[in-house]
Amino acid sequence: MFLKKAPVLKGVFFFGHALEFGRDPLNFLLKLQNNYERIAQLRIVYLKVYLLVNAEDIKYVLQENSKSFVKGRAYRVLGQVLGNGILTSHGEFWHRQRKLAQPAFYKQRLALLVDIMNDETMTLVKRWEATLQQENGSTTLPMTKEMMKATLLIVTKSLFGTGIDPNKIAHISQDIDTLNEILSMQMRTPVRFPMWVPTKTNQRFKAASERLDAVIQEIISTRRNALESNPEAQFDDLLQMLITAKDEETGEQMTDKQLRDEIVTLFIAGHETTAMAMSWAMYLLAQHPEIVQKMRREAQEVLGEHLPNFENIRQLTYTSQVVNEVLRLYPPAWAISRQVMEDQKIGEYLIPAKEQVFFCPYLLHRNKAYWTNPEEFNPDNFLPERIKQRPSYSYLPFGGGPRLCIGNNFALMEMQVMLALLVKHFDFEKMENVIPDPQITLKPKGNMPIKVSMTSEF
Ligand code: HEM
Repeated sequence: MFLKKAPVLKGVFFFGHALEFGRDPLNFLLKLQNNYERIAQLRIVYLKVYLLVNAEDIKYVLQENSKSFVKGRAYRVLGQVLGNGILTSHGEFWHRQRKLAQPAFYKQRLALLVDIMNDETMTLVKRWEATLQQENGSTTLPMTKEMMKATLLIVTKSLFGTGIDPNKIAHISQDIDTLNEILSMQMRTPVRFPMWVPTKTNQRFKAASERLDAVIQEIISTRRNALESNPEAQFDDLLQMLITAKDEETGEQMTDKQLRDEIVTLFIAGHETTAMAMSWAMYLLAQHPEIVQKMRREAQEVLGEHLPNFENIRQLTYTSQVVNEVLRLYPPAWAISRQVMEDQKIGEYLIPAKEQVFFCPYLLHRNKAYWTNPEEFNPDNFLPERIKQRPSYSYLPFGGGPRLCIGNNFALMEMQVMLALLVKHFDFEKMENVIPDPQITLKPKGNMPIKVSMTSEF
């Protein structure tokens, strides 16, 4: 069959679409989605990429033909920090690592983590209450920072147990920010100095990576030593599961390097995404007191005066709809890419070997073919009967197919716990318009100031 070339958008000499894309990626891509029905080809300097618009084509790439579409350039950039962990690896190696790590995310394991989520959220509630008392009942908080602090502590305790010194972790949070910022820059610019050139950026990158590695290595060796001196010792955390996990066929365990890569992957993938989702949730709720009220009633009915347990998570159905709707409008993983191994076809179009395809959950979730009034914040979009009416791959905050996010249930549970407890105590008010800043994750521009006050309901 004769295959057509994907439609090409006219770009400028040398740069292609780099400048327009760089200036305002989301609006540039929205424009493409509105003008091209299925696929559009663009060029960032020498890099050709193909944007996929249709849920069916995305399903083909992520699920039906996932072996032919592997993780490409973006993941090689991330690999400089994450190494060869579950997010960045592929083939047999990925399959083995995923199998080893998967049990750590089974429902019965997650049930044990609800208490950590409760504790950290209640610490946040107490801290906010103390500030409100000092400031006559209301205060404006930089929501992104608040949420980063809370999700960092939750992922730290879930991964490494409660014995870890939170200050040590808070200390590397700045380094993680630096690494994120530099990787994000590298993703957008295909031309850059190699790491061995001592530019200022490369030096900052190296220093931050070394500090991150030192802390992670110390955590791993402290645990290995504790287990050596007392093999019966029980640590109920993900680190323990990963250290003791054995390949069913070979009985092999992870080396220190593999452990390091998986721990750094889970640590980084596991908190910034959730922190951004929680910040956007606060931003949307601050504009919709009627939705907050509905959530509060549900929290009161399901929880009464208790903290949530695992069973309650299933019962907080409206809160779950709110979480899904937040992830629709502001999916932290706003773009997902793959590289084709050999020539591939998408419908009647050819994607030549080695090229990159990508799709944007941010666009897909606003595509009028799948959503009515896509810009409106409407948790009813996730009523069971509405979900049934949409194609399955029209909503992908956690990706899909075999590479579906391993932490999806962890994140959903964390957001439900945090939101249920926060709306029980506080009201929120938007202080300024915030626009999204698509870095590696979909961040808000600025710190997202939100006015918080004690609720007078109940
Ligand atoms: C709201 C929060 C989160 C969002 C939006 C999110 C999103 C995603 C997405 C879209 C992918 C697929 C990437 C691709 O196909 O290229 C992914 C993969 C992954 N996520 Fe998440 N994630 C979240 C939370 C978490 C948490 C809490 C953890 C761990 C504690 C985690 C760990 C991972 C890992 C290890 C992978 C790689 C899975 C694989 O390739 O087999 N994520 N995530």
